[in-house]
Amino acid sequence: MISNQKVAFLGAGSMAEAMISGIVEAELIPAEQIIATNKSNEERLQQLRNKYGIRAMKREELDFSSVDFFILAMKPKDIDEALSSIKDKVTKEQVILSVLAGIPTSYMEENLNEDQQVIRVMPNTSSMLRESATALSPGKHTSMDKVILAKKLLACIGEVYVIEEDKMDIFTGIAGSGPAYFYYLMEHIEKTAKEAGLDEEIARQIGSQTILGAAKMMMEQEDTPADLRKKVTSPNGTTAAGLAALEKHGGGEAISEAIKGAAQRSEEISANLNKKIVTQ
Ligand SMILES: NC(=O)C1=CN([C@@H]2O[C@H](COP(=O)(O)OP(=O)(O)OC[C@H]3O[C@@H](n4cnc5c(N)ncnc54)[C@H](OP(=O)(O)O)[C@@H]3O)[C@@H](O)[C@H]2O)C=CC1
Ligand SMILES: O=C(O)[C@@H]1CCC=N1
Repeated sequence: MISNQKVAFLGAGSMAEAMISGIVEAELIPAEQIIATNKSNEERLQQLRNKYGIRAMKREELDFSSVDFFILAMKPKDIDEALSSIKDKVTKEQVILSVLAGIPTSYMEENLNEDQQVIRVMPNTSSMLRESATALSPGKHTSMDKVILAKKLLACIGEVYVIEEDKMDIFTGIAGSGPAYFYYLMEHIEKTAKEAGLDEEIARQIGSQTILGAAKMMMEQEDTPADLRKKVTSPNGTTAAGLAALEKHGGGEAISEAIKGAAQRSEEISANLNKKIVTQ
């Protein structure tokens, strides 16, 4: 049952906070059963206690034996130190979830105890509002009942997709990094609006509602994105002119290259692990 699970975050940064926010808001797990830890930043820990009512402590103060799910949320460059620091403190009955981009379940299994249950997870910061698109890929020792519990835990932060681990890189490119592409789009909408004399705040409201509406149309209507686009595009109208400019300036290619670039970076992080190259 998810409500009696104790969850400890190893890492208390942006991603950890977004997940904590969604899990606390879901009210399936009491806040006192959620623990955030980091290496040294007490101010950050106090901020999380005050904001979410969770427990927060330096990682050396954590009672590892009381935890059911550990969520690794440090940077990929810190993975080796993190795995070595927990290896002798976790048991194979406990589950290690990792949200670290590019870190395969096999790498965690190789660097933890035999038969350790691990799950690779890729959420995004929309977890803050329980609107994440989150992928999970279980390791080879993870039991089905733990996968089911992990799915229930991650359902607190949004939609959950169980995928083959070889699709995790492209998932990261689309959904893990994806929110940033839309924020980038909005930055340019606001810039263009300002140049046309429209207040940036109004532009943000208009642009956000337009993106939200389009997203809901794609989620709730049967039409494909191409069909929905054609329904907007009157012959020789404003949209046709806008789309022609997008094509002329490489808009479609830019989006594809952004996703592929992020996915390739995820692959590179994995590849560098075995070469022990510290990259970020
Ligand atoms: N940001 C995002 O949108 C997403 C991020 N991710 C992944 O989440 C991870 C964290 O990203 P983000 O939150 O942006 O990074 P941050 O730098 O914001 O947070 C990293 C945190 O990890 C802590 N830390 C480092 N090493 C350890 C350790 N061994 N034990 C405990 N805590 C540790 C740091 O604490 P201290 O300050 O004390 O060093 C810090 O609180 C990354 O691996 C990233 O790939 C995944 C999906 C989306
Ligand atoms: O930029 C990063 O590496 C992290 C992982 C996915 C989103 N943010």
